[in-house]
Amino acid sequence: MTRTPVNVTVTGAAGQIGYALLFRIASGQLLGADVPVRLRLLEITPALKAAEGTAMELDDCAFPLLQGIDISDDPNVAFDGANVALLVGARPRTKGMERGDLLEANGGIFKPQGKAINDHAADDIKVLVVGNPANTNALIAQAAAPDVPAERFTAMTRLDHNRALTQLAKKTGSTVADIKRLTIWGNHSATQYPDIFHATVAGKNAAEVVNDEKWLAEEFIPTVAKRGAAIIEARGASSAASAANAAIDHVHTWVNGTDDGDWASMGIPSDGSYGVPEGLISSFPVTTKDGVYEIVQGLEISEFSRARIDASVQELAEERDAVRALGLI
Ligand SMILES: NC(=O)c1ccc[n+]([C@@H]2O[C@H](COP(=O)([O-])OP(=O)(O)OC[C@H]3O[C@@H](n4cnc5c(N)ncnc54)[C@H](O)[C@@H]3O)[C@@H](O)[C@H]2O)c1
Ligand SMILES: O=C(O)C[C@H](O)C(=O)O
Repeated sequence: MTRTPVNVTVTGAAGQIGYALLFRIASGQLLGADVPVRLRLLEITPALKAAEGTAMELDDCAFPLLQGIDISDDPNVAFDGANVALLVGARPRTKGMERGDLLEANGGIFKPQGKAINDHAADDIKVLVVGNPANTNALIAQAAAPDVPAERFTAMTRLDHNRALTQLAKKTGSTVADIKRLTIWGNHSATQYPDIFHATVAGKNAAEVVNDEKWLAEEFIPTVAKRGAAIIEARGASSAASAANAAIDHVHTWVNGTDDGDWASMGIPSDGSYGVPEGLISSFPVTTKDGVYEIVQGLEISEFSRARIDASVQELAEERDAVRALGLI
């Protein structure tokens, strides 16, 4: 039986994450080994030629699942009929740029893209925002798309989740496959809170296995939260392959479901759970099934965790207030 291809729009397609992402989507790793895809690449006009070069290489891979590639500098074209949208392209922070300037510059990208998604995407559109500041960019895009259910706009904290898995595995002498139910709460920023109190290592409570609050507070949390900056320092460029890998994981989990007894972290519009103000796009523990995610409910939040979740949520509220003051939402 031939399936209708799924339209996957990728913005910033000529950038470094784009280069690490597109070949994996085309090979079936995003949606499944039996799901044909059509790629829609969005780039700014000066980068169209580079995007064409990447498309030539995609052609040269002869991926059996790749049913076509369209390239455009017009969001209305690139999001037309999109079923999945990966918003990667963003305005990076440059020297001397204040946070407000960064939010404003990104508003100029994510507001029109949200509107184009609203007007042209398929009814089942699922959006992942990777471009930083990812949570607030997702909020801007979502606010510009009133006809799309708000929960379809998500922000990427899966890279933080994956980073935390590896740090915990190293500390406990286990493998990442032994670890379940880890959570990233809050913003994809240095205020994020990687929480191991509900996690398990080979079936045992992770915090009890670690039994070292000093390591947790002074090593684990800062290492995970500042890993993006450490990669930039080491590579001279921000994470690309690991970011692309996390984007694949995020969408694959959303579409294909979480494993029994496990959950994932996703930046999603809050429904007020765990005291996170409704509407903020904040990271939560989620289970997914049949393309729908649900926040894991009923977790006990200790004082240690509460203070850290609140601090990150406070930062998200400040970002929301800043973009509101700029008229972006
Ligand atoms: N959420 C995360 O975990 C995470 C991790 C790593 C990187 N990031 C962020 O992802 C973003 C992309 O990173 P990168 O390394 O690929 O950057 P990059 O600079 O290599 O590529 C960005 C691309 O986006 C394009 N672009 C800019 N404005 C655009 C627009 N309006 N429409 C379409 N394309 C546009 C640029 O031309 C460029 O090709 C950055 O904001 C980075 O900070 C997020
Ligand atoms: O691009 C960055 O600022 C860092 C990135 O978000 C990361 O977590 O690697």
